Amino acid sequence: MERPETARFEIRMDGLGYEVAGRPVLEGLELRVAARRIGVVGRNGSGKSTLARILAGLIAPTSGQLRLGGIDPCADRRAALRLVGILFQNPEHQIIFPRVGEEIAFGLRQQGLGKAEAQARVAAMLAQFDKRHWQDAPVDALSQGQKHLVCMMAVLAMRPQLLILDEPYAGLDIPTRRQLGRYLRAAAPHLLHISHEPEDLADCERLFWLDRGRIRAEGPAAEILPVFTAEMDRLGELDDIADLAG
Ligand SMILES: Nc1ncnc2c1ncn2[C@@H]1O[C@H](COP(=O)(O)OP(=O)(O)OP(=O)(O)O)[C@@H](O)[C@H]1O
Repeated sequence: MERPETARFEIRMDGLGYEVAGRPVLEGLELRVAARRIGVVGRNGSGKSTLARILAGLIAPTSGQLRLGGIDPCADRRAALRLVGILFQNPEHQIIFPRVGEEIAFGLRQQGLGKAEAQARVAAMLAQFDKRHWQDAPVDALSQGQKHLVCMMAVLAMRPQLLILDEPYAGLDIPTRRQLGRYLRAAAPHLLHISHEPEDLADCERLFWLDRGRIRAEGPAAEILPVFTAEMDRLGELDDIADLAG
């Protein structure tokens, strides 16, 4: 029998919402998507990172339901660790261990791999990126771009079905951004990329525009991005910064 996650992998949200202290951050999200490349675009504070955390099973929605390949990632943490990987904007929010090898091994051990198997997978991942010498290197001594690479290796080693990119290119120079971007695009069967940069999302098959916690529009990137960009240009001309007040 086919395991649920190897069947057609659908992200499904039914009335999904998230509230903090009575204030809605996400509201009534209805979504069905099985595309290989999915984009989420939205302004600062529109709820993108909150959505990423819910998808990765790190926080639970306060209303409605989420299913990834039929699984609730918050209720079934073991399945979530097997299915979903996430890369954050800031590697400092991701890295826990002082040395590169330990950091990459951690997720694998969480997935239930034995010590030897995890070590072999770490060695293979370091070798793939020509970084065998990083095994015992202190993470603190690495540059920001190198820390991003450590996070990427850690998440790729876990072989997720769905890889969530929560603006992981912020603060990277153009070549690093493009090089990591190329790897990441081919890294998992399904990629959900969150960004406020239209350029990052141009080749998404399905794009969701998140606006103040709601889906404002959805469709092919070629259709949604020009409308989003025009709206961002329009807002940029205004002097009102009340949206940043929180
Ligand atoms: N735990 C929390 N406590 C208080 N407010 C929160 C919490 N989580 C999210 N919020 C608020 O919800 C809103 C959406 O935040 P979120 O980080 O999801 O937005 P975002 O679209 O990722 O923003 P950015 O592009 O700036 O990273 C913000 O106003 C934020 O302050």
